[in-house]
Amino acid sequence: MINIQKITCIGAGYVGGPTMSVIAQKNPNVEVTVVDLNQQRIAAWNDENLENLPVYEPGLDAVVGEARGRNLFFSTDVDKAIDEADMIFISVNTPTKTYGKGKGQAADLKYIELCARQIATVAKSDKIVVEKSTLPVRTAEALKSILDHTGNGVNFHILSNPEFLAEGTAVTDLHNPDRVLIGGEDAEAIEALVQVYEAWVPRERILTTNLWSSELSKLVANAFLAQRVSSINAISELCEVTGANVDEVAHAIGKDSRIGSKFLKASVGFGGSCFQKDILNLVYIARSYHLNEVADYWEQVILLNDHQKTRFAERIIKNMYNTVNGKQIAFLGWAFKKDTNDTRESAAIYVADHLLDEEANIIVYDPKVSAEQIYRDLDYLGTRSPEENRRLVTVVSTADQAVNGSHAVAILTEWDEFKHYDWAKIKENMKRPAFLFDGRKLLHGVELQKIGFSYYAIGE
Ligand SMILES: NC(=O)C1=CN([C@@H]2O[C@H](COP(=O)(O)OP(=O)(O)OC[C@H]3O[C@@H](n4cnc5c(N)ncnc54)[C@H](O)[C@@H]3O)[C@@H](O)[C@H]2O)C=CC1
Ligand SMILES: O=C(O)[C@H]1O[C@H](OP(=O)(O)OP(=O)(O)OC[C@H]2O[C@@H](n3ccc(=O)[nH]c3=O)[C@H](O)[C@@H]2O)[C@H](O)[C@@H](O)[C@@H]1O
Repeated sequence: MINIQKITCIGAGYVGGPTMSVIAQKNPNVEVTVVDLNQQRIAAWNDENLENLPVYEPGLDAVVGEARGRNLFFSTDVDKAIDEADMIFISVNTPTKTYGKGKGQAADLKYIELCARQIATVAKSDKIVVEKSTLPVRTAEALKSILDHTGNGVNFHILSNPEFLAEGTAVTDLHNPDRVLIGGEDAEAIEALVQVYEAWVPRERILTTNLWSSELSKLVANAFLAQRVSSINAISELCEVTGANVDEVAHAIGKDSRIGSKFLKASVGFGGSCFQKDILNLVYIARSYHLNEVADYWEQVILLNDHQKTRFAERIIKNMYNTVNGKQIAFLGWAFKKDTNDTRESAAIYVADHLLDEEANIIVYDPKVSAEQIYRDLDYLGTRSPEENRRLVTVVSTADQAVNGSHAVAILTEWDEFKHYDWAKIKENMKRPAFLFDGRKLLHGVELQKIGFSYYAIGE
């Protein structure tokens, strides 16, 4: 039996940080070290003030507070951590390729390969290498090839252990997962990882499969989830023209236990670092095997999502008399969903970009996202100069500052606090007619109309 005493995780991001914190919390006898090349990120993980952790997740501060310094460590010394570990998780980013073959679709595996090469160079004793990052099916083959060609006599076992946590609920998802998935070929290595999870996850929820099923299941899980959002979003457009209400439709169909009620909330479009990236990757893989119908089918999930973001922006423009030039539009929310400071692929970025093309003035308030991040997101698109983005977009630290004097309010993220605002008072301080575009169908339309808002929600 392989007894795991030291775990290293390469990559201290949204997955590596929370996942390893919980593993350390639940396995006090295992020493867990999370390493990253990004010194600033590691410094933030080590910050005495737990409010400054680089990832905002409800409950994470308590977990880190319990384990850090006891058996949880954050460091930039990657070589030392590799050398000492029995088990190494690779949890680095795997973004969509922005160059060369597969540009715009395939996963960029350069960070994964760098990790494999570093492990191969540094390791002097046998290691279990765990793919935690989301990877194309059959990546373990490439990893194995790199690791096995070191010639230093070290044995490597590769496991696939994809992560299913969602941001904003990472700690509860990790504490109470629907399932943990472990793919591998070597029974002893699989059992070693099962034992780490068995410290808190019931055995029947730990699924073991072959490597390829595990790698592929992760892409498929995200594709199915995103497909549900695109399906209900497609119906939201139909609701808007027929007088049906998308929440009522979602409720009615969700009562069918074969369909289920979760993940049927219509929105301005899904965001986040993974749905789009993973579906694009799935599409790329299908096409590379010449499965064009399969590829087209899944690609439609992305096309519909792009359409949803575009049509939300266009609905704003159309209802504001076909021009937003010089008008002040308050954005409530910038994060891709509530309870996270993550803005990757957030619908807000694309809606803003569309409105800025029409010379709108946007004032953004998000409870957790910094002004620097918002400007970085817009600058990254490269649509206009950084100076122009700063001229047209203002970021403020209270909702009042955003809405006062605005022509319109647009809700982009479903933060709970927006539900509890005094909307009658907000309307008093806005220009007339006061427009409210609810991209999350978060508020009570009838009440807002009574207050006097011109209220438009996704799907009604
Ligand atoms: N964000 C999420 O909610 C989820 C993400 N995933 C997957 O997990 C993986 C990681 O995602 P995130 O944590 O969101 O990414 P992230 O970008 O937040 O973190 C990745 C970290 O890896 C570090 N890194 C890259 N190369 C390195 C190297 N050679 N040595 C040391 N550090 C290195 C980067 O500096 C960065 O801090 C991706 O494959 C993603 O698809 C899976 C489930 C959920
Ligand atoms: O691989 C990943 O990165 C993760 O991707 C998603 O998690 P995440 O992106 O953090 O958040 P979700 O709750 O899935 O939301 C994704 C997007 O869909 C939107 N959404 C979600 C649900 C819904 O009913 N409607 C809807 O518009 C959200 O607002 C958000 O923009 C999956 O839920 C996780 O299981 C997975 O591990």
